[in-house]
Amino acid sequence: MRRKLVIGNWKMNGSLAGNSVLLRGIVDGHAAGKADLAVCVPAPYLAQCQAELSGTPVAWGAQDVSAYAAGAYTGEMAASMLQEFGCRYVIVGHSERRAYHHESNELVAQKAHAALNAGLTPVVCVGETLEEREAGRTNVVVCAQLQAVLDVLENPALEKIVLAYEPVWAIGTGKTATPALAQEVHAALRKQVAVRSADAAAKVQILYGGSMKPDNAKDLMAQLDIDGGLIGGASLKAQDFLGIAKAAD
Ligand SMILES: O=C(CO)COP(=O)(O)O
Repeated sequence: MRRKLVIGNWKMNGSLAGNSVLLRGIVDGHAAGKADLAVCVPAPYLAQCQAELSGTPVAWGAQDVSAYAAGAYTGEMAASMLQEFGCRYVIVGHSERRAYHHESNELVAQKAHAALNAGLTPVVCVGETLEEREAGRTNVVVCAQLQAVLDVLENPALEKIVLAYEPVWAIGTGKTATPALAQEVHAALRKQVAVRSADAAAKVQILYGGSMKPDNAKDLMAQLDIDGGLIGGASLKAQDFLGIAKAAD
């Protein structure tokens, strides 16, 4: 049985003072349940997370990582650096990075590979735009995004990734995918992993992301192949974030 996982993606939000209040709220309100919790924060706040979350049940991570191990890559962060700050997770291939930083499927796959090499769990995001959905290309798009990752990972490593289906049209828009619609894509992704390894397919957690809130989380997470959430806006309020985690119970 896969455990549920709820990860907050803070995106480019936060301040030292505000983070402290939010992290304290999450830790204090956290109740052991069916969901594991993590926050993926802007890189300058990783040391703060390490200081404030060490020894708590809440894990932390980053929102991007370099595909390279070290060297002349100004502005990049190596997976080994994230590891030094206690990160468990790193998001790769978020649609905002694919759109604004022109990240290709192949680069995202290399980033996932670099993360795994350093002992981090990459949270690999896939998702279609509204245009692609309306053109009936959802499965083609998300399967190509996933296939690039499958192509670079060996089987044992594959079991360690987390996938996140985030339809671009649902991100920050208040338009959530219906549970049935999300389930359909999650099932297709799991099936594609199964082509490579039935074992990995059974183990890999596939999160849903896109306007997930406390009031729609339960129905989404009740679906067979939805193993949790990647939460944007609602992860910035402890009550909402915890409410989503509680929906997993
Ligand atoms: O992009 C997301 C998480 O990575 C989802 O963002 P929202 O929850 O704000 O729609």
